[in-house]
Amino acid sequence: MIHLENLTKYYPTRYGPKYVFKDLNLTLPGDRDIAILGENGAGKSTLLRIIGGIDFPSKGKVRSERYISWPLALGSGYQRSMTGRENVRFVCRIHGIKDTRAIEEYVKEFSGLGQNFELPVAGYSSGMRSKYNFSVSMGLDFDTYLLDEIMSVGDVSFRKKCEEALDAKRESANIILVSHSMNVVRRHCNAAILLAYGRAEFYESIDRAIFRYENL
Ligand SMILES: Nc1ncnc2c1ncn2[C@@H]1O[C@H](COP(=O)(O)OP(=O)(O)OP(=O)(O)O)[C@@H](O)[C@H]1O
Repeated sequence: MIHLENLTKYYPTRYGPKYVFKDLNLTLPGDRDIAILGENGAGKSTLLRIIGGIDFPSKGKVRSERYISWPLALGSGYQRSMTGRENVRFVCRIHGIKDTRAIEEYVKEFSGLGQNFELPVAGYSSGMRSKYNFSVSMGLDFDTYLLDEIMSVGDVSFRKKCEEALDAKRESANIILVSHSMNVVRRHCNAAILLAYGRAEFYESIDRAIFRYENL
């Protein structure tokens, strides 16, 4: 289960606080693949980042016993001056993994970065960085993977490799997915959160959620 408790996010602006969402209280079952639906600016990516622990709520908290990834195409607090390899060790240490060798080699091979893996990530192009980010998250075994329009990572062949790796992970893990494509959502998810007007509703049925979303 993932519990969202009084989850509130706002940004201070010159006109006062701009609320993205306010006092969300939801329990997300751990055995479902969940889409986050909502119009542009509804707060989908913000909610995903907060669930993944790379952004903070203004109030409230996320409570879970599950091992949750960060949103896959994004980084997980990499140190730009450190190499790809050093950052893998760093991320592993944060996640309590002591023997990092196999994960380092997996990330190097999967990302296809070659010698760049031994160079600082500050020098990576945006495409290289997203490949690297995705590869690091595939190197770790999470219970829940967070995906923000993930299928846009890299070129066609890399994307195919990502999909295969993710399919393999999903045999023992679940996903929470943000996507504007209802085809993608239908294919990958069997439940949904609909974000609208600063509130959130959980739907056991993906078809009902899509119907509600399309009729907002
Ligand atoms: N630094 C910031 N200052 C003020 N408002 C912000 C800031 N960052 C994000 N926002 C606002 O937070 C809201 C939610 O943004 P978010 O990216 O989570 O939406 P989204 O549902 O993922 O949108 P999209 O579908 O367009 O990607 C938006 O209204 C956005 O303008």
